Amino acid sequence: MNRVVLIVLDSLGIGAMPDAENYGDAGADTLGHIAASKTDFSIPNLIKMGLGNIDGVSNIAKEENPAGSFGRLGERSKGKDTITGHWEIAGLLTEVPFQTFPDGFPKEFMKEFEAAIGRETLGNYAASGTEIIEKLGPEHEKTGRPIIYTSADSVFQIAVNTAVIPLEELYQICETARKMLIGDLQVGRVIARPYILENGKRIRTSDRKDYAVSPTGKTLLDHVKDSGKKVYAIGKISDIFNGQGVTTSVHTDSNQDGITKTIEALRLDFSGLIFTNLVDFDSKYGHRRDPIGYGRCIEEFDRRLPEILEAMKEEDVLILCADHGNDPVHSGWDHTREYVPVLLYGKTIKSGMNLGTRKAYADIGATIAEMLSANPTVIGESFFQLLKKI
Ligand SMILES: O=P(O)(O)O[C@H]1O[C@H](CO)[C@@H](O)[C@H]1O
Ligand SMILES: [Mn+2]
Ligand SMILES: [Mn+2]
Repeated sequence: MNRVVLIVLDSLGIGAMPDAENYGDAGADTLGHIAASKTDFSIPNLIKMGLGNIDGVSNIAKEENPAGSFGRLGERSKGKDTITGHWEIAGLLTEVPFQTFPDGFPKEFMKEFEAAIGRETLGNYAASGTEIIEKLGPEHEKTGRPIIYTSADSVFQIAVNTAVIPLEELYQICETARKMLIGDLQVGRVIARPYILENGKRIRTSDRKDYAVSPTGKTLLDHVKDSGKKVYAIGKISDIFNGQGVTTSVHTDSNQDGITKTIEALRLDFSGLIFTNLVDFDSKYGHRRDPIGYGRCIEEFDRRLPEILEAMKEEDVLILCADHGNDPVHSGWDHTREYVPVLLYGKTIKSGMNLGTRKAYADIGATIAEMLSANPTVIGESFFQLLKKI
């Protein structure tokens, strides 16, 4: 097989995992609760692929003859953040969860950090990104002190108004933080969160940038690259893998842009992996606890699915999945520990195959490695044989 296009619908979980209670997430069901909240929810193309036929999926119609093959995947890693989810999809297990700082970062560290960047800071607690910039924005804009916040994820986030601190300086501040947050303070990601002030409202821009740690071992991306093929990363993917194993990286500013750039990549002629992350589901709706907006965002994706299928070449295989849940009706504003869906479509693989419930997100990476004849991933069991046409 020549090429796989893997699209991560960021945070589109399909129901709580058996251990969800340990994460405070019992009863979570991102897709099921969205479908129940949005009475006119309409996703005919995803239904045609077999989304409603997946084990445990609720409130989505079943298709008699699904065009795709489908399954449900549990997460073997300990965690529910984007990095852990994506690394596992790419065949890497995270056994020790990334360190979180629910009460903020230690005072001594903050002092050293402030000295290093030559500015005092504000915040340093767990918060919703859109709320904290409204709350601390006025003081930040008056004093030039960057806003620091974290969440239930392992993140050190730095929000600034780019009219006060230029984007380039924000990125430098993030690089300083990334270098300093090591050892006991190692976070999964430092994230630049630039915003602008427009008509009295603070709006985050698409110049967000994630500074992740490098993967702890080789991933699917390395194996595909090492086999001489292309790894075409779209959206946050390159940041999530800290560029490791990526041969081309394309920035996006929205889901729509991510879909357009995926279609553009499909039209090019090359072998390898197109790996796209669509983050709006998570950042614009899941964390904002907006089930109707989330539902609309899935509908927008659904409307463009035929365009993606049309752009695929004869031998291309499309795989849709997610990296964790983010149930917009669950308490709080963070991710939820959930199963994720996998949908596969292509002329060279079987349709209508129910892969059942599988133990690891990593089965996706293992399958893709086999499809592309690359070296096998560290963990994960390939289900390619089940999909092979006789
Ligand atoms: O509330 P906002 O700023 O969107 O932040 C969310 O996005 C972060 C990274 O994806 C998560 O850790 C969560 O804090
Ligand atoms: Mn995510
Ligand atoms: Mn998130």
